[in-house]
Amino acid sequence: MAKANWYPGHMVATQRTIRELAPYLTAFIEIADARAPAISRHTPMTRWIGRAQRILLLNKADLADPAVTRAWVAAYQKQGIHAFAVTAQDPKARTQIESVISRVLKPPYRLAVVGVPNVGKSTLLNRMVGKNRVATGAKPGITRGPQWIRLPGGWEWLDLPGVVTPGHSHDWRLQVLGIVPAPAEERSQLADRIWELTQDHDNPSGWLDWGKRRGFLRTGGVVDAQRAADAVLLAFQQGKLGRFSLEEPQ
Ligand SMILES: Nc1nc2c(ncn2[C@@H]2O[C@H](COP(=O)(O)OP(=O)(O)OP(=O)(O)O)[C@@H](O)[C@H]2O)c(=O)[nH]1
Repeated sequence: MAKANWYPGHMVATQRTIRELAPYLTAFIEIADARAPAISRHTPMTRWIGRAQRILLLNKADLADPAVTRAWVAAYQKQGIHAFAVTAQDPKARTQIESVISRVLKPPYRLAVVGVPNVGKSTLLNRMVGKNRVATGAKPGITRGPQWIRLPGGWEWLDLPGVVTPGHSHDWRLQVLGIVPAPAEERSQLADRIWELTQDHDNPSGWLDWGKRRGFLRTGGVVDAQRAADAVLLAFQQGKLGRFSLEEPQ
């Protein structure tokens, strides 16, 4: 995705782009993280999209609790939002998404992918365009420069910059999901939360032993808490600790 910026000027520019694009587009394809589908949406952006058509894709469904994701999809559908759970990393996602789009919308399909950083916009675009033309990465804001991608059959995809809701940027869930950077001094606390959620309520610091067993040690055989905490965060982000949702519909 195009590089995410954090300053207000960028927000204004994105807002202007979205408003200018809206009449030309068939729909916005809004991507959220299935593990936290409300907080990972960009609230101002949902307003900028306004009355333009939108399809909300809850991506990384492979990492979320399937029952909770079903509840989210049902809750959004009930609000009249076309919401679907997807796993952009799965090769079958392309057929699934094309079928969803053609069920909801009429051609021509001029679509812009929008969403906060790291929710899988580039992965999804790559899946849809069939070639690795958009750089992806685990760090928020990895790619630069918006671009149109035109495909046979009248499909046009636009890659827009990642944006984030500044008001939520300290939310631990966004940090755990890699949507905003986790400050170094808070990573042990985040590891505690992850451990409590995924492994052991009675011993939230159990990740220190886990890290020790994995060889994250300092001189003298003491566990390197910083490296162990980083490893826990990464393991959670990659689904290695299991499938968990961080938010449930009200
Ligand atoms: N498990 C899983 N991982 C995914 C999925 N989609 C994307 N990812 C991973 O999530 C990370 C971020 O994906 P990107 O496609 O770079 O996300 P983005 O929204 O374009 O990110 P920005 O460039 O920061 O805006 C990468 O490590 C992807 O491999 C998915 O459906 N499942």
